[in-house]
Amino acid sequence: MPDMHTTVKSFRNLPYTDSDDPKQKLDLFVPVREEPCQEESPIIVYIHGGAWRTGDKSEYEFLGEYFASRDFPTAVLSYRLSTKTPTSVRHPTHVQDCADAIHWLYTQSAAYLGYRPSSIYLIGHSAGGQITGLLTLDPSWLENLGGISLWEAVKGVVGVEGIYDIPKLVEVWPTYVDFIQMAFAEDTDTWRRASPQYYALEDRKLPPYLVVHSPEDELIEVAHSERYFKHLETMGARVLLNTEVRGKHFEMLREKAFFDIVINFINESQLAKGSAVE
Ligand SMILES: N[C@@H](CC(=O)c1ccccc1NC=O)C(=O)O
Repeated sequence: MPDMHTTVKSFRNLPYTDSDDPKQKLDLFVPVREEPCQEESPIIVYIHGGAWRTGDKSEYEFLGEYFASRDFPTAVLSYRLSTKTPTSVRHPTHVQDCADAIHWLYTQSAAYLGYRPSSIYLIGHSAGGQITGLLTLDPSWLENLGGISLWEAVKGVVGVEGIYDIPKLVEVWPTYVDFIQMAFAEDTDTWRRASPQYYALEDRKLPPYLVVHSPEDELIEVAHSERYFKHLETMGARVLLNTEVRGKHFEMLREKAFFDIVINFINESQLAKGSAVE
C-alpha cells in the first residue's frame, strides 16, 4: 500500500434509502482538513465487483481510506446481491441501488463533507464496471431522482476490469452462465439490455472515461475492455485505455500504479473541465 497523506475520518453504514437492508448502505471516507480549502473536492464513488453475488463494501475500505488520504472524499457502496436461486434480487436492482446511493450522496452528504458534492467520479470494478457503465450510458438512471438530474454531475468514470458485454462474456467463458442467470435470468435479450456495450449516448457528451485492465487478470480477458474502449471512443473526446497495472483480478486494486493512474485521471479531468470551452 502506498503512503497515506491527509488524516481520514470515516462514517460507516450510512443507509442510503429508507430500507434497513444491510446492503443498502455506504461507508464514507472524508479527508480532515486543518484549514477550509479553496475548492470543493470532487467525490469518488466506488462500486465493487464479485459477479453480482459476492462482495461487500467492507472489503474495499482500503480504497476509501487511500483516496480520502489523497484529499478525495470517497463513498464505498454496498448494494443488494443476487445470492439465492431462485433469487428475488435481480437486475436492475443492483443499478437501482447504486443510483439511490448517488442520489443520497448529493442530497445528504453535505452533513459529513461540509458542502454538497457537485462533481462525482464513478469507479466500478468487474460487475461494478457494468453498473457504472449503465449509469453513464443510460442517462435515465441518474435522471429524475426525486426530481433532480445527477447525470451531469458525473465528471468522470473509471471502469476496472469491467463486464460490459454479458452475451460476449458468456460466449468466451461458458461456465459464467451460472452467475449471469442468477443476476439477469435466462433471457439473452435482457443480458444485452444490461450491457453497456450496446448503449450509445445521443445528443450528449460522454464524460471522461478511463478503462483499466490488468494483463494478468485471470477472470476477464483484456480484449473485453478493448472492445468497450473502442465503443466509447466513437462517443467521446477523452477516453483512455490503460493495460499497464499488473496483478490478478482482485489483487490489482491494491497496486500503487492503480491508485496513481486513477488520481491522475481525476486531476486531469478536473483541469480539463475548468478550461473547457462549452
Ligand atoms: N467470487 C465470485 C466470482 C467473481 O467475482 C467473478 C468470476 C468471474 C468473472 C468475474 C467475476 N467478478 C465480477 O464481478 C463468485 O464467487 O461468484
